[in-house]
Amino acid sequence: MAGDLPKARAQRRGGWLMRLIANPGFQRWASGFPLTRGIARRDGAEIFDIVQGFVQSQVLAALVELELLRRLAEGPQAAGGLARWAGLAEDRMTILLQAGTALGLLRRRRDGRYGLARRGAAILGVPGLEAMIRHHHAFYADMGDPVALLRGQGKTELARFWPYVFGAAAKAEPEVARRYSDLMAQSQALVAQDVLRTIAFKGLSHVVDVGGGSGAFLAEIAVRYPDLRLTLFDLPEVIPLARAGLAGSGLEKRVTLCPGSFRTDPLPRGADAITLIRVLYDHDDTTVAALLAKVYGALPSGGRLIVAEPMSGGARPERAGDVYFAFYTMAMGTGRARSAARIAEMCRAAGFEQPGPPKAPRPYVTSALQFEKPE
Ligand SMILES: CC(C)=CCC/C(C)=C/CC/C(C)=C/C=C/C(C)=C/C=C/C=C(C)/C=C/C=C(C)/C=C/C=C(C)/C=C/CC(C)(C)O
Ligand SMILES: C[S@@+](CC[C@H](N)C(=O)[O-])C[C@H]1O[C@@H](n2cnc3c(N)ncnc32)[C@H](O)[C@@H]1O
Repeated sequence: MAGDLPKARAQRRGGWLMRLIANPGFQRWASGFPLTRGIARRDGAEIFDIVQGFVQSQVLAALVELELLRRLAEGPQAAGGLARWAGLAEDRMTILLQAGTALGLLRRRRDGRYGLARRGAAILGVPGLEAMIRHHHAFYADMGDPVALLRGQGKTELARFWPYVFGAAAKAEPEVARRYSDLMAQSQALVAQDVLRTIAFKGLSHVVDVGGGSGAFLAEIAVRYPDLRLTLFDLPEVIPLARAGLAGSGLEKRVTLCPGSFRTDPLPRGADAITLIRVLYDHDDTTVAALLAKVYGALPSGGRLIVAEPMSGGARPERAGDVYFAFYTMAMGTGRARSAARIAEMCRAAGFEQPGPPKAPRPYVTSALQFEKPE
């Protein structure tokens, strides 16, 4: 109780300060006073960046959609030539190129031609990133009315998107299904890199990847750990994608493909580690609790569970997990971005112990957690 007094005083002081900062007269004064001017300008610029965030990402979408980054990778070009190539008026193309330059993706040369800047070039090298940016049209439509999204009003585009890709489109439009399952596979390569950088699979003999998709994660593990036995478990309709993904990699015999649903079927036994890569955040708490209990049952004592996906910062919200992935999973309507603490709590409830802290070299790609079934 005594500790509550300073807290209440701090809260009152905080409230008073925030009211002062929200006062236009104070803002005018602070923007001119030498000791506060810098903070006021920085805050203004950062607020403006949040205000215009959607325009920035749509500029990037146009650069990708028009394949301008790829075109400029061949060398610097003049706005006129690019405009003719893309079928735009030259003045509009110049606006786009200037915007790309202002965002640090392009570089304007002294002779007035435009080329790639380092970050523009880096985008081309990130597996699946252009496809990811293209597929944002569905997410963008859902973010068009964020309050309706928060209220859960109406069917969202993203709720239709993935089930359509792996369901109806797989039969009616195999090209659409292939393009987006490629997207998942390509983006999985980044996730696999970060998991392998942070978690050692040394000493393990058999890993089962539950919800392993097209097998890109197991393919990465296979290269680093040539003696490891590997099993991929996923829905029956996804297994052909995994078979196609592994075809020609020389891993067809090494990876056992196991069709089934973790909702209704038993998980493969005999592994000393089970991985759940970008699986939990697709599902609600009830499904996750049941899945974790199944994983626990399938592992021997001392067996390991590895969970990797983008996570909320929990008590310390962070941009990737608490903005992008929180709204993405909300728009999908089936899951949620959880914090490492929440996932750990759910794993402990299933019986696991958590030997190590979460690892996240790039939280916008993934965070990784490791748990152990007690001896
Ligand atoms: C040699 C000299 C002189 C200089 C060199 C200078 C130098 C060191 C330059 C370094 C340049 C460099 C190598 C840069 C590298 C940049 C990289 C690797 C950037 C990576 C960026 C990755 C991003 C932005 C990833 C974004 C991922 C997203 C948006 C993923 C979304 C995933 C979704 C929506 C998943 C959905 C799945 C579902 C359906 C929810 O289950
Ligand atoms: C977001 S994807 C992740 C795929 C892969 N692990 C990755 O990181 O790219 C989720 C995966 O879980 C699989 N999945 C969803 N529900 C499942 C279920 N009931 N049983 C087995 N797998 C399931 C999906 O088919 C999909 O491959």
